Amino acid sequence: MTDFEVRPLAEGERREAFFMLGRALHFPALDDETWERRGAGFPAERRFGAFAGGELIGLAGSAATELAVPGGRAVPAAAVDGVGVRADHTRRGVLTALMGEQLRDCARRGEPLAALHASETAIYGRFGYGIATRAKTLRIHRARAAFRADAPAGGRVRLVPPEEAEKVLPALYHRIGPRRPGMIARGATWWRWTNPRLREGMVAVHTGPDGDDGFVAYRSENRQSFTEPEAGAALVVRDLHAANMAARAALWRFLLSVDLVAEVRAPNRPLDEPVGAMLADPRACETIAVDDGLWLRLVDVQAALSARSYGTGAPVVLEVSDPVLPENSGRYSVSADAVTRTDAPADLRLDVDVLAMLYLGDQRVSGLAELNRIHVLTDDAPARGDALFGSGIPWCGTPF
Ligand SMILES: CC(=O)SCCNC(=O)CCNC(=O)[C@H](O)C(C)(C)COP(=O)(O)OP(=O)(O)OC[C@H]1O[C@@H](n2cnc3c(N)ncnc32)[C@H](O)[C@@H]1OP(=O)(O)O
Repeated sequence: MTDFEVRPLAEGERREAFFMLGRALHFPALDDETWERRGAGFPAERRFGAFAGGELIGLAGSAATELAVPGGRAVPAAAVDGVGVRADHTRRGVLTALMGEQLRDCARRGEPLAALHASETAIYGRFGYGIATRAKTLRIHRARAAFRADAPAGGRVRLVPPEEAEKVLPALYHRIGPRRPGMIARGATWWRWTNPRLREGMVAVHTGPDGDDGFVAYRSENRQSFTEPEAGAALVVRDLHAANMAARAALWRFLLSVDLVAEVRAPNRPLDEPVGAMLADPRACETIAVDDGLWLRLVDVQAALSARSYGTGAPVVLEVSDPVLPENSGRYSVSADAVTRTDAPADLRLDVDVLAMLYLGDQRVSGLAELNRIHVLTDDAPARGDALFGSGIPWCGTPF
């Protein structure tokens, strides 16, 4: 029995919703000043609330974006955020109801994909989301981080004040990407939400032969103390995007040249970003974590599968199971030329969350088959699937 209703959030309920979410996510103290600064980045549009006895007890939002998929297309997608249930109403199906409503809303809007960053890995698999990109956290010891003589030099790096960063970065990000599978377009709401945070740190922009082509947003943590005056500062990279390797190298050179800094930490970097390889001592750059990045949901399996490109090779028939959106359940013939619904016998059987793990190329069919996440019905199908689905390493790089 449900004792709550789910409906779209009204404009006048935004502030109450923001504060409820803040408590669910353990944000530091939320006050009027925070709301003044950040409220504009928290629209009511596309947000569903769960209400019990007239009180807001749960929330799930999303924003329209586009997500780059293998082959280079940008596919309409819902960037899901602001999910929380009031602590005195958890484990009673509130999130389940919100997720169902939200996914049906995405389907109505014609968005074949939904994506999110998860607070915990146990939550979203049951709703059909799978880990589709991963990211690494780097820690670089500055005193040991001399660049190799043959590492790209790059052009000029300049620090820009927050007012200029707010103008320059949206256009620059748009120009640089989003091209790599997993990257998303950043709309005006995303920047409205992010700009106040730019003011808490610093932004540097790289200029190459064709103009601005890279940027880094970072903040510094001073770790000096009376007992450890030599501890220095740590620079923490928030956001670094570059159009080419020269710009990337120059931004890293800049970060590693800042005085009084003992280390640079960079969470959420692409798995293939070659920072260590640019250094004379690659061990000066440690990978201290590899985490899940984007969780992806194929809302419309036929449209999503048709939107990406495939490698060459013989077709494969997938039998997909989707209990939350049953209209997706069925068989799909996937080939380099087309994706079609089919009645042909299946080669591989898998759940829709596992399909999400393959979709951007992060996981291989054969690997997931060995883990029993994919049931193999035809012996050579994993190899055929690898040839079709394989692509470069995906990365999102946009927190939301
Ligand atoms: C995209 C983002 O915004 S990520 C942020 C997500 N929000 C948070 O982490 C804030 C703190 N947590 C919460 O607000 C809530 O606990 C939520 C949103 C994670 C879950 O909401 P609930 O209403 O409790 O979920 P609901 O009752 O629908 O649970 C559905 C199932 O998921 C399970 N589940 C839900 N949350 C968790 C969890 N954190 N860990 C493990 N299992 C969970 C439930 O046990 C239930 O399982 P069952 O179907 O086998 O019984």
